[in-house]
Amino acid sequence: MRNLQHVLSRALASGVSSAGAAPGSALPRILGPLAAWVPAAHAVGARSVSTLPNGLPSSVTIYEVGPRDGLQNEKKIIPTDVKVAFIDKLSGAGFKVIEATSFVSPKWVPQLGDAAEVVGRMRKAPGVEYPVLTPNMKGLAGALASGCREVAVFAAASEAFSRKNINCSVADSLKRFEEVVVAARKEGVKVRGYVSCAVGCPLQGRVEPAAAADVGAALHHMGCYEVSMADTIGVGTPASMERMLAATLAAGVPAHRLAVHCHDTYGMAIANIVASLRMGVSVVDSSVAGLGGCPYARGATGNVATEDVMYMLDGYGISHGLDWDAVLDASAFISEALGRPNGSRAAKALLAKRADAAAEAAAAAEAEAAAKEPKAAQAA
Ligand SMILES: CC(C)(COP(=O)([O-])OP(=O)([O-])OC[C@H]1O[C@@H](n2cnc3c(N)ncnc32)[C@H](O)[C@@H]1OP(=O)([O-])[O-])[C@@H](O)C(=O)NCCC(=O)NCCSC(=O)C[C@@](C)(O)CC(=O)[O-]
Repeated sequence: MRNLQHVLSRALASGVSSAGAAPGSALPRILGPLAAWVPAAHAVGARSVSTLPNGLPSSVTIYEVGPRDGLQNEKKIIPTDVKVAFIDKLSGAGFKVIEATSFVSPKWVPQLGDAAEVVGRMRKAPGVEYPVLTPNMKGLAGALASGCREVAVFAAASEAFSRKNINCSVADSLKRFEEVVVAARKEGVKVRGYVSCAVGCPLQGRVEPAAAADVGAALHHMGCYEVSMADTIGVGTPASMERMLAATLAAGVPAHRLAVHCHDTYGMAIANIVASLRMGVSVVDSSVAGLGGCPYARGATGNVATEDVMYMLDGYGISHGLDWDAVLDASAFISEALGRPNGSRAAKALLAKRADAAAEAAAAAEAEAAAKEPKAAQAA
């Protein structure tokens, strides 16, 4: 597939188009639908993403889900103050999008029962969007009353997961979401769509690429500005992600309208993201400190850690616009507040380095002060 993409990229880059092809040529017909696979320059909302010589996007938007996906499964109720402080720290780190909370039933997710308070108290930094999850019209009403300007609906590619998570069939959920999307857009509010269990389900097992693609296409066509394909329990591999994304692209969702949402249960998340970037995706969901999990899958780990994604992007020279120090501060803060080790390997390594550098600087400052002391005493 990568070779095919490369050939198509070159063909498109060298100007093969419906205008430039020989009369009667089959190329435009063939290239038209396949062009969606090609990571050539494309628009993401208002911004345009160009491509590096290696076929990867030159910049990636990290969609931070820590305050919502990361915290929704915590056993202990996290104080609202901690949630607000966490979001405020993230707001200063350069994120363009921070998913803040969910307006879902507190009977189903008690951990986020303080959604209105969180949204009311958090700092809204200019240029940052703070989407919230809304499973139905009641959720949308709460979000709008709190002043939210972006919401997200979440369907599943698995029937069993849909019933367990939102208490209705996939078809019924899509009807419900369409109502939410129409009403939100009428208010000028952007709606994102999620497809959970896009490559595997904790209850049903294997999920066919076509099932994920159909739900993704339904969300796209009902007006979601972006559809995030989620490996909810982290069972995907680059091969299964590629198959799922190829099916979704073929179903009519263009690459610039797609995001990926990977959990890291089997340690494949970074590889899965790289595979997705190669297919033209340039929006990646992640959670600072690798927060999160899935209540329906024993042993499932959190979202891919934002810091691990940043480290990978830096390695490729792909810009992400985030401030490492500020992200590490937020990461250390929330790990300490939750009383658990940091779930990001990159953050662990970099925080240890930072602590060593701080200790060295403190020791050097102490030595310098001690060296000055006798002179000061002599002078006196
Ligand atoms: C969809 C429902 C509401 C259906 O739940 P239901 O029980 O079928 O709904 P209902 O309409 O019968 O309402 C039951 C009660 O909840 C109330 N209620 C109803 N809706 C709301 C609301 N919006 N806000 C506040 N309250 C609400 C409603 O008023 C009623 O209260 P009562 O009359 O009993 O006092 C429920 O199943 C639910 O809230 N589910 C949310 C589950 C959830 O948040 N899961 C995690 C997010 S999805 C996810 O993590 C995947 C994702 C996105 O991260 C990607 C990935 O990794 O895969």
